[in-house]
Amino acid sequence: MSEAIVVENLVKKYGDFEAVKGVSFKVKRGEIFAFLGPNGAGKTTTVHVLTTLLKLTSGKAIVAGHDVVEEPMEVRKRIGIVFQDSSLDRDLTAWENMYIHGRIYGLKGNELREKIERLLKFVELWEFKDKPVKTFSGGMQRRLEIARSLLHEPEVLFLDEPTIGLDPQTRAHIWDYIRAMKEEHNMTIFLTTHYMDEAEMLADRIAIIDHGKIIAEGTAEELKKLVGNDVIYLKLEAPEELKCLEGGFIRGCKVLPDGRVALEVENAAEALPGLFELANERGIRILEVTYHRPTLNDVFLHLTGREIRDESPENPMAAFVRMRMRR
Ligand SMILES: Nc1ncnc2c1ncn2[C@@H]1O[C@H](COP(=O)(O)OP(=O)(O)OP(=O)(O)O)[C@@H](O)[C@H]1O
Repeated sequence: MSEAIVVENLVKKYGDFEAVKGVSFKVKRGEIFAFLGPNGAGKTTTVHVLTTLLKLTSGKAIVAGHDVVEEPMEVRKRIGIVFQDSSLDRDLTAWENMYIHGRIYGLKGNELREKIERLLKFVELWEFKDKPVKTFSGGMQRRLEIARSLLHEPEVLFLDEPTIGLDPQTRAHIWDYIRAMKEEHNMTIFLTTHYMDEAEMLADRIAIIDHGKIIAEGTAEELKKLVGNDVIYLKLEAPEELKCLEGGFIRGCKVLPDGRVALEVENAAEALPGLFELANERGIRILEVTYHRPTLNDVFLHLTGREIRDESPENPMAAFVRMRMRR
């Protein structure tokens, strides 16, 4: 089977409240698939259903070839999970956390020791293996959780907000590990995030979720196409000569109140050389060029009329406060 996850019409209610309202999607083997949405959209609830921690209300979910309701143990053997909140034992060392997890999954002896060494080296924690987890930074803990989740070589790895509250440098490190897991082990990765850059940098495909529903799905490029074209802004010496710039690749143009000319093109980077050539031929002097490509934030805004972000990695304090409040 080429699909690692198949979800059909999944509904999850908490009492009368429908947190997930009939979502359907498929994730191919070896793919990184991101659930992108604001807080409270239903991302964690979906992960908990797919990892058999919560029972679905209706619908169907197959993970690694097994039904989450009918064969939860088969699913559990084949998946790894990194939760939003740490599930490490803070009083134990990194090595001990790994060892206990490995034993739970039936690993032992040299095989287990070798795996622990390889994985702790993979996340660059080998030199800290004998230190208690309570002395680790947030980023080190997240790296240890990733290493731990890989011990039993899962087919599908679930990462719930893998970089929430981490500084930009640590986030970039974690993105590298996630890419390496896909490339070196052809692992299927399902991640949730409310960071648009994270979805864009990592995911082969993205489902945007809002109020328990998937409102759009596709590659980052496909999603951005929903918003429209790239826009190039030009400051010309003589803006009235704008009409001279209506070349074949220009899909629309207008003069902005500040005098700049806004040109719509399919791909700004590709259009720029042609644009300079055209201006040169017509003797038009371009004083300044900037361009804007639609972002996933523009896509969310376009679809919902709201901004996705309530916090950014540049403002980790907001994330920290939210994590504390969840406890
Ligand atoms: N145990 C629960 N009982 C009642 N309502 C819940 C419960 N857990 C979550 N909810 C509600 O379900 C909705 C979806 O929550 P969920 O945690 O899945 O969202 P999310 O997209 O993962 O956001 P976050 O990243 O903040 O967790 C929210 O409105 C939340 O308040």
